[in-house]
Amino acid sequence: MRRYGKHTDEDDIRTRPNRKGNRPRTNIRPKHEDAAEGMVLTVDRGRLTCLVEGRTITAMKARELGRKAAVVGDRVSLVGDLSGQKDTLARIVRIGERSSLLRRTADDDDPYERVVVANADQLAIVTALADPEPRPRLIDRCLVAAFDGGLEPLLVMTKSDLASPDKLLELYGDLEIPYVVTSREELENGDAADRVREQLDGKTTAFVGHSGVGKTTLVNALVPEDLRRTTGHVNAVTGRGRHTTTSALALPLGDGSGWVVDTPGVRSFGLAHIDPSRVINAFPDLVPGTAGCPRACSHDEPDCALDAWVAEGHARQARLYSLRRLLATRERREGD
Ligand SMILES: Nc1nc2c(ncn2[C@@H]2O[C@H](COP(=O)(O)OP(=O)(O)OP(=O)(O)O)[C@@H](O)[C@H]2O)c(=O)[nH]1
Ligand SMILES: [Zn+2]
Repeated sequence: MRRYGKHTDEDDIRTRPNRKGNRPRTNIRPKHEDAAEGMVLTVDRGRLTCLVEGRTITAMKARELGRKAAVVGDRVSLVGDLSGQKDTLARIVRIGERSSLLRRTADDDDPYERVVVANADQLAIVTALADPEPRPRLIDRCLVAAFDGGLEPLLVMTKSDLASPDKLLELYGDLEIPYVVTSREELENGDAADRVREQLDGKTTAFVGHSGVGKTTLVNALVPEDLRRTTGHVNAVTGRGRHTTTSALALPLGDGSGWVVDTPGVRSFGLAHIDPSRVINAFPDLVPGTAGCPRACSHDEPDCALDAWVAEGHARQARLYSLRRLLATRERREGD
């Protein structure tokens, strides 16, 4: 699996200069060597629900972690009361290295970055074929966030009973992204869940989408009944009731076959934090062609070497067009 390089370890590598030249202590014991390992399932106003040895427990971040936030999907080390009993609180003392990180900003001018999910293998971008209308630029933005964060994208197109997927499939064909199309009928007879589940096996998949596309309906069809995100009742995992869709929530697929992470519906997917040089990595067929590019080439400028490389037949024109379309979504436009 790809390691997520740039932003994960900032907090770990900061070391204090040893100004006085003291000799290093010899018998340094790892701190909290008796800590238990867990996974963050959801976060609610500073309280983190974690899965530890099959129990769900409530925890807070230890002060020693400083500003580094633990997010849904994080692998963490916990100490303190790990019983999971009512009114007990454990402490998270360590956040493990992340294999991926899905991030967004509310919009492009908003410097405040929201980490959505850590350690997901896959990003399922859910879009309705109608009601609400598909928004290709929002899909493109989610794709860029997936490529930037080290997640494999999956397109899920819902409500095919209302409109055909042909136009969207044409738009995304050249990106060669796996996709699933589902309808109301297939939701009801179980085919939708089966087909989507095939794409989720053994993976952690974060689901994102505009409000109303049918994301929660689908996630509920995927996970065991007693663990579903509920709107009216108290959730068995988190103990939370209604009005709780402000945070992502990790749910097991059953039989240890993977995890789904439901995220709140988004209106926009800001990309202020994206490093454009990472988007090209999602196009391995084009990467060799960038050898002749000027330094810090945006790959969307006159001197870019990719035009000539593609003209020579090393890769398909449509792929270069797709790359540039994605790079262009980083610029904000009306309606994003
Ligand atoms: N016709 C049709 N309607 C669907 C389908 N899937 C979901 N719906 C309906 O679409 C509406 C929205 O579904 P939700 O699952 O609540 O959508 P969501 O994406 O979770 O929306 P938020 O909770 O706002 O994020 C509901 O009325 C569903 O019954 C489908 O395949 N076909
Ligand atoms: Zn270039």
